[in-house]
Amino acid sequence: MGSKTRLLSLLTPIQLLQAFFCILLALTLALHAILSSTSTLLLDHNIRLVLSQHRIALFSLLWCTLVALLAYLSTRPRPVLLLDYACFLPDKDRKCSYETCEYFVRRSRRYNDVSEQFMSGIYHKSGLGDETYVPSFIFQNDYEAKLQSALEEAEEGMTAAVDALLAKTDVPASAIDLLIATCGMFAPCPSLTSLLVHHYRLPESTTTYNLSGMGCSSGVGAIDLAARVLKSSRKVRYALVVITESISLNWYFGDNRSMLVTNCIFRVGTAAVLITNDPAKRGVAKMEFLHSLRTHHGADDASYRAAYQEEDDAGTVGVALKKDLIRVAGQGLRAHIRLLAPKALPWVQLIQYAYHVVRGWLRKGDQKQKVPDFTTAFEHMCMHTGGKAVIESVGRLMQLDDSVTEPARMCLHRFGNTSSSLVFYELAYFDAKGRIKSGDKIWMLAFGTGFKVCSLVWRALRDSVMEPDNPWKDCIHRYPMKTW
Ligand SMILES: CC(C)(COP(=O)(O)OP(=O)(O)OC[C@H]1O[C@@H](n2cnc3c(N)ncnc32)[C@H](O)[C@@H]1OP(=O)(O)O)[C@@H](O)C(=O)NCCC(=O)NCCSC(=O)CC(=O)O
Repeated sequence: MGSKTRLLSLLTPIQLLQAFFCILLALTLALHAILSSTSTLLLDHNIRLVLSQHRIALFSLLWCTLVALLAYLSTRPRPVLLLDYACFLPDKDRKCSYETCEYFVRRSRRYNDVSEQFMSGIYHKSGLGDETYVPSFIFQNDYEAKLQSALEEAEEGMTAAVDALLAKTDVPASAIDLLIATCGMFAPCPSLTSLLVHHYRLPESTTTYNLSGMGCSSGVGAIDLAARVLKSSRKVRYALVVITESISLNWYFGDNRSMLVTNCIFRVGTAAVLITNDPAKRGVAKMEFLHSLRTHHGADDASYRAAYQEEDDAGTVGVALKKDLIRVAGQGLRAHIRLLAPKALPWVQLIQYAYHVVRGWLRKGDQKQKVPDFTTAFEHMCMHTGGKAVIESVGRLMQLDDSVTEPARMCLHRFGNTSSSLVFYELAYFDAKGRIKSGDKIWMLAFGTGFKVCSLVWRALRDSVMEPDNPWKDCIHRYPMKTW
């Protein structure tokens, strides 16, 4: 294939049209420059001559330009705007202090002494505070969760978040064209999207996608999916993304250490996000979607098994968070940011980074490649708060100072690992602190079982403010904590 043909095949139709318009503009400017240098009389004469001699050619050119303009206007990607979001704040009586956890563990009589001590140690080192939320079954006499309590956990969080979101955006449920629900560890039948369609009596035309088993990055992945549909669709106007987790049925009653870690750090949380491609909503939207990146590292055995649902030696099912997860997350993140850098970094940083990459290739022994400074690309970072060790590892790898990881650490302390909704609790932290200014770029970074690393990049369209439904409203004055 010739180089010109190869170049053309690399361009999307939109890019081809953009190139066509650039050439047209350049030709017009050139023509203007030539004509403005000739005298007006001569110009009139020339124009009349051209018009009379090449009438058909000129009409064809005009017609082609009109068709190209119409094609461009009807196929150009639409803006993807985040109208608003809402995070579920469970009732105060669902708060789980260390004492509540310890009491639950003793009362259930399902763990041996060694496991009890192990959980106590992990809980104290986990970075979780005394105000995270657990499912209601923890407080009931029949401590073992049933399907009903898992369904209640999911439905309560999803409907509370969606109600709050629809109320503050003033968008009726019937206007939702696309509904995506995501839940990492619980996949009931009918699906959670069906539950929402039923609850809100959504119209028959609603398109739904239900994502499950995709771990803590599925929220970011779901927004990426919504953005892809919204960018190209003329029919879909509003997309509702509901990001939840239901930990009831995955509470582990056994003595496998890696599975006990899950009990210690996963907590209740849900976020709902309303996205539109209606340009008229730019004035009221919070953020504009800029780009996304999803990388899947599951081809590697260790990455695939780093967070894994399986039976322990006694046949009890649990989700094992292997010790290797931190190494796997670091490895995945390195590969991910290599691909994100060209999309996101400013030129100077990019050139510096490219230089280091090339130098690393040339010196084959130099395996430790420099990590670019992403704080030059984004003003704020919402990093998935998978656990204390995950935050510390990302901070070390990317050489982030404590002020960058502060929202992640505070979020883990206040809400625990709520799975894929966490990045929105972090966004709410920024809003509660009033830190985001119009024009700022925000990077959402999430890790998920599989093992996946997913990024979303947004641009703020207005300054952040604390809204009445912000989940931090009653406690933000206590954060950031001095020690963690
Ligand atoms: C669990 C921790 C809070 C423990 O804190 P520390 O690391 O400071 O403690 P530590 O190293 O002294 O460990 C204390 C004891 O626990 C043991 N230990 C630690 N992690 C373990 C694990 N995953 N499996 C089994 N044992 C483990 C250690 O060997 C040690 O045992 P001994 O005392 O016998 O030597 C931390 O390691 C952590 O945050 N880990 C990351 C949790 C995680 O995987 N999060 C991702 C969730 S998945 C996710 O978010 C994505 C998704 O689900 O999709």
